[in-house]
Amino acid sequence: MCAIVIMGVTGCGKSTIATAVCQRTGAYLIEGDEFHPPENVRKMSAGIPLTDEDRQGWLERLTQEAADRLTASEHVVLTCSALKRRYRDTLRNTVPNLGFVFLALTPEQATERVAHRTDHFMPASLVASQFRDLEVPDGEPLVLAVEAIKPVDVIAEEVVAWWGGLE
Ligand SMILES: Nc1ncnc2c1ncn2[C@@H]1O[C@H](COP(=O)(O)OP(=O)(O)O)[C@@H](O)[C@H]1O
Ligand SMILES: O=C(O)[C@H](O)[C@@H](O)[C@H](O)[C@H](O)COP(=O)(O)O
Repeated sequence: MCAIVIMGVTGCGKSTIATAVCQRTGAYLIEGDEFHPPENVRKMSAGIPLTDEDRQGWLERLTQEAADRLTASEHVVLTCSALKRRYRDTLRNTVPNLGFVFLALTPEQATERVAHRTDHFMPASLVASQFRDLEVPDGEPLVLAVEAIKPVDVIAEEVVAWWGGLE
């Protein structure tokens, strides 16, 4: 399995864990936030949740980027909230055997993290809508669920071991 997605609500640690996994594995990092069109970033910055329609083009661009990178036979780690089953299926349909690491935490924990982050457009007021949209990936194939409040190194090692075991 050459690609995994680090998924979950805003503030769960996607970028942090993906970076740590890439440092350990040499995998190529695709940062999902960088593929939002400016309108999406404007909406989120203004505290307006994205709709399915807002996310469609973003997911398509991300999926294409992952597929393109894999053509060069690189190992890829993708950060993407991938909150709903259908979003994950959009990714799976183009990237076969795609693994998902779900970083689980409570709304309170996510709010605390987002409120303290200074270098990001996402306001803490959007945490509630992220949890409303979240469909937990229970029972889906190739999913590792991890407690997002564990130390970064511990989570990263767990992910690397799980990923390595699948190949
Ligand atoms: N396992 C962790 N333990 C403690 N703090 C963390 C952990 N993972 C992430 N953080 C911190 O939480 C905040 C949100 O993490 P980030 O990686 O930006 O999340 P996301 O990409 O999912 O929005 C950052 O300030 C980050 O340093
Ligand atoms: O689908 C969405 O509503 C967005 O992708 C959202 O889930 C994502 O969380 C933001 O882009 C903020 O970025 P962070 O998750 O990195 O805070």
